[in-house]
Amino acid sequence: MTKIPTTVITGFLGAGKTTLVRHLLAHAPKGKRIALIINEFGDLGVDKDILAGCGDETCREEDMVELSNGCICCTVADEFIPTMQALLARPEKFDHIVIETSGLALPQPLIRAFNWPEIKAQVTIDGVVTVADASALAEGRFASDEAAVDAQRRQDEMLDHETPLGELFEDQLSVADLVVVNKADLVDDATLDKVEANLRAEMRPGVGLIRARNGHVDIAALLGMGMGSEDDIANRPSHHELEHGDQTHEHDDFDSFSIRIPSVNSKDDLLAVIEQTIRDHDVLRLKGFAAVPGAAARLAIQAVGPRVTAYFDRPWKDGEIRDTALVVIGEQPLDRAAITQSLQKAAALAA
Ligand SMILES: Nc1nc2c(ncn2[C@@H]2O[C@H](COP(=O)(O)OP(=O)(O)OP(=O)(O)O)[C@@H](O)[C@H]2O)c(=O)[nH]1
Repeated sequence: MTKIPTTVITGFLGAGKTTLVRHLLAHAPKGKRIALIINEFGDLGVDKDILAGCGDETCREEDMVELSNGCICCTVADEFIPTMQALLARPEKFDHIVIETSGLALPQPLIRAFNWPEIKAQVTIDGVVTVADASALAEGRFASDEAAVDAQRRQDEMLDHETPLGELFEDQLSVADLVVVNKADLVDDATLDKVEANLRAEMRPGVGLIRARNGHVDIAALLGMGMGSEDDIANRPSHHELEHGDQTHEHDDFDSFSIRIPSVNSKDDLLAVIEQTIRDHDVLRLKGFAAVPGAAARLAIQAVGPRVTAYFDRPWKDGEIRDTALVVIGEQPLDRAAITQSLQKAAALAA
């Protein structure tokens, strides 16, 4: 029996995984049927909503499965394996499976799961693609706080071994069969060279590295790698597993929650409030959708660190509840009450 190739896409919060998946689905050969497993935070389903809205024939909405507990590595037995079994049991056959992990997921347990007898005979990992955010790395966002105030040291220690962020990112890099250095448009060439040199120090020898803007990577490089990565897991060590053992994947270092704002004052107010909240509370990632007064379309909001962007992604549907819902992700301790209070400042004064 030919095994179904599976591409695992990992990479830190906001690096551009969903953007890359979007590109992959849009450019996959016509007639190929792709199943997509999306692992994200909370029940808002932001990534699935963005991808489902694209209407690509290669991946229909019914072929997308969402695992919303934020950490696919913690729920291999309870969620991932049953999800795979259900996909494999469907009467329609898939040509390829794509898994987008959440930005905080450790990829190693997921890769190891491909050796579980429940699925091993039917699927294999085609390749692990790790998306890196060139601008976040250049800004030293994986370095320690101490390094953050020291520009020179920040350049040299983009991947600090001692921070939870640094460790997690190194785990994501060490499993890669291909590293995509995304957001190349946000940094100059000299900085990009520096970022790449730092990344290569953490990658396994021989692994390819591609620069990209908005996840635009040649589809031939993404699909058909034929790596069988699950057979090579011993060569892809995990800091987290080595230090904390196989059994604990609680990700105590990070927290996430969702908030709803019934009605916002204006788009500008909302974005200003979000930006200020992120700065005041060191929020790592914030995303969601907003209803702004006078707009017939939904406002998609994306914030990666202090960089906040927003665009109207589609008209509101008839009967759809028009409100503002955001997912907030950050390092522990995340002061949920204070962050909620701060974001609620965007609520309409009359509300
Ligand atoms: N300037 C620039 N922005 C980008 C690029 N790629 C992605 N983005 C933006 O970065 C933000 C995050 O992109 P996503 O694709 O959602 O990132 P992600 O890795 O899926 O995020 P999580 O799933 O939340 O971890 C969005 O606003 C994207 O439009 C790029 O190459 N250049």
